[in-house]
Amino acid sequence: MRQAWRVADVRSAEKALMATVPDGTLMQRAAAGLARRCALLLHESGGVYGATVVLLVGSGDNGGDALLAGARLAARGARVLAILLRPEHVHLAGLKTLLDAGGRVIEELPARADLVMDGIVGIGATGGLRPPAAALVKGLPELRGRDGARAPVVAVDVPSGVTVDTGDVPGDAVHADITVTFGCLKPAHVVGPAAALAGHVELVDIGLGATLHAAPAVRVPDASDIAEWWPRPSASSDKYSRGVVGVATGSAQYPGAAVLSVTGAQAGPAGMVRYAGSASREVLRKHPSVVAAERVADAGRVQAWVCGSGLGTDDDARTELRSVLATSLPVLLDADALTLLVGGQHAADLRRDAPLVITPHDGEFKRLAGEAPGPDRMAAALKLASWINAVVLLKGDRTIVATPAGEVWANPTGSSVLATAGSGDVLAGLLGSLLAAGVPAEKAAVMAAYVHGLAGRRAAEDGPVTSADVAEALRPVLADLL
Ligand SMILES: NC(=O)C1=CN([C@@H]2O[C@H](COP(=O)(O)OP(=O)(O)OC[C@H]3O[C@@H](n4cnc5c(N)ncnc54)[C@H](OP(=O)(O)O)[C@@H]3O)[C@@H](O)[C@H]2O)[C@@H](O)CC1
Ligand SMILES: Nc1ncnc2c1ncn2[C@@H]1O[C@H](COP(=O)(O)OP(=O)(O)O)[C@@H](O)[C@H]1O
Repeated sequence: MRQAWRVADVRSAEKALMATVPDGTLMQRAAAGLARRCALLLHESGGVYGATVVLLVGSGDNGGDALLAGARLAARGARVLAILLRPEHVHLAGLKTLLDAGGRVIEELPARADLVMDGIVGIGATGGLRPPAAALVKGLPELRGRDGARAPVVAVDVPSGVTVDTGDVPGDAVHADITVTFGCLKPAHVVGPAAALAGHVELVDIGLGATLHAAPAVRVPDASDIAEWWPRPSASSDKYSRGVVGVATGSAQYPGAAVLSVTGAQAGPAGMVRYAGSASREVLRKHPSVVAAERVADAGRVQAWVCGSGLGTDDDARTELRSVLATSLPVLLDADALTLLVGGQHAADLRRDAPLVITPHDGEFKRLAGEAPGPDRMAAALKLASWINAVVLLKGDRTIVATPAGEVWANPTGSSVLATAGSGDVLAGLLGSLLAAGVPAEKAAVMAAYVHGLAGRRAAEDGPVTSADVAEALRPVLADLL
């Protein structure tokens, strides 16, 4: 599991650490790690000696890091050229070190470069990039190196132009190949559109762990977490003890939603899937092991319900939703169930003690919360989670899971191939199966998003992806993971 901290917490930890080490120590540690990573990258295109390295240098310590790292590369024979965005505010010690090592200051992007270091702005950034910086950044994709390839961009701490605490990207921003960050990850490395701009993120240890005691702003699961948390049957398990998931999805009009959500549920750890709804024929044709009924009330015992995808919004659908919410079981609501909630008729039902998970996309979120998630998706998801006392899985490229207790997770496995009709139904089924198997709601949401994302990637290996392909890919992905 990785974790990311907010700027204010990073600042306090940095301050506490600085009080224990000589002046400049942290910047030197940062610069050493940064230079090391840049040197490795330069080796791919012919080595450090003779390489042209361009530094984009802003007015804070982020620019200072770039200057100090540039000096180390200059000392190893690189031709290091620094563009100072505000020469009157440059990090003076850093500039002197660079010049002493043989680096030079230039006014605009050169004709060729083998590596660009983005030290325009780091965790001290406010607002979008200012026009001079934005203009520079626009020219980066054109830069070619000695091997004719596009010059790789290494961002110092964060790609400039992103909002560090939220992962929002309000305007022009650097698109990095690698981001070398210091001490700990920040939210922009793992959530929102900023995460995609950070490229491969590498963490340089500067000793911050000793003073960083605040709770992380966001956690990111990895494969070993999912494998550790995934329920496995034991020798004494039977189909009931593994959990029975009830799936109340689909309708005569949308039978496919039922098939997709049941396929998602079948891939999960529960021992049995019960289907309640009017698409039993289609469900049973695909999954003979499913036990089907017309209504939730007649479905028999289950340990968790999935309700919503393709259910419709008529009176029958309303009845089914009410039946599901009236149980004392964990419930996952998606799609039409969320639309039905918005009318307010079910607000009272929502005050339930048993766990509730909702899985809105942005449109559903807006209808539920009364406003779009906006630029701070973590804060938006947290607010809704606390308001309705549910785990909120806010879908997107970096799907977010937020809990009423104030914890946030970001899913790292998303893939835009998942943006295909019905893939959310598959996710809902899988998540429901985890709930039925007794996994706590927060973990179930994190695990389902992770595996669903991997399934999208796996399916894409064979060409264009439909949601049925995502559902089919769940089992091979789990076979690799577990
Ligand atoms: N944390 C740690 O442990 C360590 C941190 N370290 C490093 O320090 C970095 C933080 O340095 P920092 O505090 O000096 O802030 P930083 O981001 O360089 O610049 C802020 C200045 O930029 C400007 N500016 C603001 N917004 C802007 C915009 N949108 N577009 C353009 N310009 C903008 C504004 O200055 P102005 O131009 O207004 O005078 C503002 O004052 C951190 O990211 C890491 O690299 C490591 O060295 C060691 C350990
Ligand atoms: N651009 C994107 N990048 C990555 N994942 C995406 C993107 N757009 C959507 N997704 C994912 O695709 C799925 C779509 O779900 P949803 O919108 O409910 O579709 P449907 O209702 O058709 O099943 C979600 O898991 C979401 O996180």
